[in-house]
Amino acid sequence: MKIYEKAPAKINLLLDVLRKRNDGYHEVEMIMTMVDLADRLEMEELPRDTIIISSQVGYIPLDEKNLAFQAARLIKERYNVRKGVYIHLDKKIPVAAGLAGGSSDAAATLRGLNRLWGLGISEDELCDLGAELGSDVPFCVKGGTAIARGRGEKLEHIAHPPQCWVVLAKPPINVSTADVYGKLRANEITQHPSIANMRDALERGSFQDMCDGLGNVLENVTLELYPEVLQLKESMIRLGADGVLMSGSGPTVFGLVSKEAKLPRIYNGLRGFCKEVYVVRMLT
Ligand SMILES: C[C@](O)(CO)[C@H](O)COP(=O)(O)OP(=O)(O)OC[C@H]1O[C@@H](n2ccc(N)nc2=O)[C@H](O)[C@@H]1O
Ligand SMILES: Nc1ncnc2c1ncn2[C@@H]1O[C@H](COP(=O)(O)OP(=O)(O)OP(=O)(O)O)[C@@H](O)[C@H]1O
Repeated sequence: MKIYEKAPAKINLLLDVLRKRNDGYHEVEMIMTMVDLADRLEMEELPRDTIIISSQVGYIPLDEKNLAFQAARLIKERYNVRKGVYIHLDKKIPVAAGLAGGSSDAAATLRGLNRLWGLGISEDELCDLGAELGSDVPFCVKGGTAIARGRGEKLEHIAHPPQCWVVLAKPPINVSTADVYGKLRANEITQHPSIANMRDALERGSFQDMCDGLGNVLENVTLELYPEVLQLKESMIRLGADGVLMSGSGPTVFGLVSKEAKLPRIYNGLRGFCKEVYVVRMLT
């Protein structure tokens, strides 16, 4: 039997860091939501007790470094499953982009294997397993729109953003999340974006207030390391996007756009100097 799972990309409408913790992670407050750009996973049981990963792209690891592999190994060990699985990753989400591609693949693997092997694991338990794999994985297990606290694993679901277009542009650089957090001086952050204002904007369905409330304290670090990300932000604003922000630790920049008629100018303008541009919808 073959089963399929979609693994959508996430964007951070807001990312605030409260402090550095003793365990090396940072205490965060984020508002995350999913967009309609997704990897597609195909899973099939194997007679042998083994995990095999394949993908149509050649630039991701297919061994135990792959987060889908780690998710399958974790669920097998924890629930004592002696069966094997073949997982094909049809990658559509750009890699190392700040869009949680690997985390979403891990989450989709947990959901999929729970179904494939009839394990009856609750969604909350899947989130706990996900937290062992990465800070973004619990959110990717549940999806929706949520405030994430702790190191990202404590979730509170809130109202979805008002429907709009999302233009994603990824410059051709690789950004390490650990490196960006490592260079952040959490105690020197002077401007914290307001979770309360953004939550309120979403509850009222106000597109304008959502755009005005966007904020990500990791931008300061990534923009200093990679000036091309700042250039990309400025271009998106100049081309007419209503709200613009870097997602996660970057380097992807997203632009929120309410009017479809604005899209060709933004898309074509960005494509002039950035190869990876996607126009998608919020996943609500
Ligand atoms: C930047 C975001 O993607 C925003 O959603 C997340 O905060 C990071 O999520 P992630 O990539 O799943 O992160 P993890 O794989 O758990 O951690 C990667 C590295 O980022 C740093 N890290 C991550 C999360 C966090 N709250 N504090 C941190 O300092 C740690 O150095 C860690 O070693
Ligand atoms: N299934 C996977 N898909 C993509 N990359 C993966 C996967 N598994 C492991 N990786 C590795 O993880 C690294 C980060 O990739 P990923 O696309 O998850 O980053 P990201 O979008 O920046 O994540 P986040 O937003 O959670 O920080 C890549 O360099 C890649 O080698």
